[in-house]
Order: sequence, then structure tokens, then C-alpha cells
Amino acid sequence: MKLGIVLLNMGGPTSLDKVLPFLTNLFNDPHILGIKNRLVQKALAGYIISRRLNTAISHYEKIGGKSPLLEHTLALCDEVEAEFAKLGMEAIVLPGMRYTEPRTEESLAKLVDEGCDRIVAFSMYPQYSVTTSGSSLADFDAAIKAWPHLPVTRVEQYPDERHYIGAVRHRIDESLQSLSKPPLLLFCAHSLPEKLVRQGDPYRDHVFRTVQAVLQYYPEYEHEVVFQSRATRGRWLGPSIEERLPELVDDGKLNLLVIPLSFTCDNVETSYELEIEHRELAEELGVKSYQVVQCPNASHHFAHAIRKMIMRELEHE
Ligand SMILES: C=CC1=C(C)c2cc3[nH]c(cc4nc(cc5[nH]c(cc1n2)c(C)c5CCC(=O)O)C(CCC(=O)O)=C4C)c(C)c3C=C
Ligand SMILES: [Fe+2]
Ligand SMILES: [Fe+2]
Repeated sequence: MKLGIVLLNMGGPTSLDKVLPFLTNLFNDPHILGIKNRLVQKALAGYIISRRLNTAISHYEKIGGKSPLLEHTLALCDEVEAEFAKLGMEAIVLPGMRYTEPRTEESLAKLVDEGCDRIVAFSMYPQYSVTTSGSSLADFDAAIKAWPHLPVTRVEQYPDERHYIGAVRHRIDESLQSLSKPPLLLFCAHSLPEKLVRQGDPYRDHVFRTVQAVLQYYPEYEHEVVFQSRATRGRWLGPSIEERLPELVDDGKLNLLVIPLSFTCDNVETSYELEIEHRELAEELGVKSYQVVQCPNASHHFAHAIRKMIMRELEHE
């Protein structure tokens, strides 16, 4: 068996002139705005992008002119291949991005060319949401139709899978070692419109499953759960990190360890929003220690977790 694995994610601009096509693809994805009428969807996407473009460009500018997402993912692909090689198994691992290159369709064609005889779709979002995993998996399902004979295995969600939680724990422990005082664990998840949760999106429940699974290992620490990155009007999951930070400072919580929850690789939401924007706010408010935990990225713990989850699915088939 020669496995062809695609790590499904949204992608991110790899240069400043790619911010506009990235946002255009994102806001025209029917899974993101959830509007059925194509004309209304296109008009609203155009309006949101026109208001957002310059700010988004300035965020990418401040983190070196591109998203770090693809580089982390490519390094992880190598690590996952090495993990399978340890078992004597041949696997080719490629990113499958939703809004930027390499797109899922293109990576699948490469895997087929390389002679892979089983395809694995692995979601890089631990918590399932229609807007993220749902969209990437639908994109994958559409692309794989070109090769109807190929067997497919899917890993769609793993909010409290123990190897994934293990990879997160290693990152938290790395940060804790460098701190002199025990911090408050500030779990930070990407927000989502509340309307989607009311319609049955499991994302919020999955976020709390991840929090509970991680907390088992840190019973002596205080913790809080906040949300980041509200992107459109209307009610989104809260409290937001911006509204909660001043209250935490008022309560005397001045040592914070921020744990990003919704991403497996660092991206503009962690490298700019958490590392720069919210750090500035925290420091202005008088927070003494503000540290952001790295995402699992290309750590061998996460590569190992990915191999474990894929092997478990393969054994069930
Ligand atoms: C209605 C808009 C959006 C929803 C819903 C949404 C959900 C959502 N997104 C992520 C993960 C990521 N989002 C990223 C960037 C990003 N997301 C939106 C909009 C929505 N996201 C925008 C407009 C952007 C661009 C950046 C910005 O302007 O803020 C990224 C980063 C990619 C990168 O370039 O590095 C990630 C990752 C999750 C997990 C989620 C819901 C669960
Ligand atoms: Fe997003
Ligand atoms: Fe954001």
C-alpha cells in the first residue's frame, strides 16, 4: 500500500499581493457566509472585502509579508512521512489548501501521479465546524470524484483525541518551563457566528471538549476560555479576548499563558493577533507576563499524533 495523505487547511497568502485573492476565495465560499443566493453572496463578499483588505494587508505586513501557515504545514508533511517510514510504510504527505495554493485538487493529482493507491483526507482543524473542516472536506469530496476507484480514509475531527492533546501539552509545558510564576491558562479559540451554533454546528462543544481534555493535566492552574477574531456583524461566540482582558486585570490576573485552540499550525491569527495586537493591549492594561503557546506545527509529537489517528482509521476499515 502506498498512502497519499492530504492535510486539509484553509491556506494563507504567501505574499501581500495574494491577500486579495485569499479573501475573495474565503468570502465567496458558501460555507463561510452561509448565504444561498449567489448574487447576494457575491455582493456581500465584495462589500466585506473592500472594508477589510487594507487592514488584513497591514496584519500580514507586520508578520513578514505572508502567512506562516504553509511553511509550517510543509515541514509537518516531511515529519509525517518520516513517522510512516519508521513503520516501514510508504506515504506521501501534501498540504490541501482551500483558498490558496497548493489546492486540494492539485495535491490529489500529484499523489495519484506518484502511484498512491489509498488517499487519506486529514483535517487540520481539531474541532469540527461547517465553516472550516466542513468546507475543506466538501472541497476534497468534489476533487476526489476525478478518481472514483481510489479508496479514501478520513480523519475529520479529534477535539479530545489523546495523542493530539499530548502534542498540545508538550507545547504548553515548553512555555511553562520558561515562566517563573504559575500563569492563568487563557484558552483562546477562534470565534464563530452564534447562529451557526444554534443551527447545530458542533464547534463550540468541541472547543470545550479540547479545554477539558487539556485541563486534566493541569488541575492546579486557574483557567479561562475566550474567543478571538470576530469577522462579520451579528453575535459571535464570546467572551472575546479583547473584552475579557481588562476584567482579568481588574481581578489581579497579571500572568497569562495564552493557549490557541483552534489551529494546529501558527498563522496570522496567532502570529499577529495574539502575538502582537492582543499583547499590546495586555501590556497597556498592566499585564506583567503574557506568553503565547506555539501551535503543534511540525513537532514530532503532532506528526506522531497524525500517524496514530490515521492508523486507527485504517485499522477500522
Ligand atoms: C465569516 C468569516 C469567518 C469565519 C466564520 C471564520 C471561521 C474560522 N476561521 C478559522 C481559522 C482561520 N481563519 C483565518 C483567517 C481569516 N478568517 C476570516 C474569516 C472567518 N473565519 C478572515 C477574514 C481571515 C483573514 C485574516 C483576517 O482578516 O483576520 C486563518 C489564518 C490564515 C492565514 O492567513 O494565516 C485561520 C487559520 C477557524 C478555526 C474558524 C472557525 C472555527
Ligand atoms: Fe477565519
Ligand atoms: Fe483574524
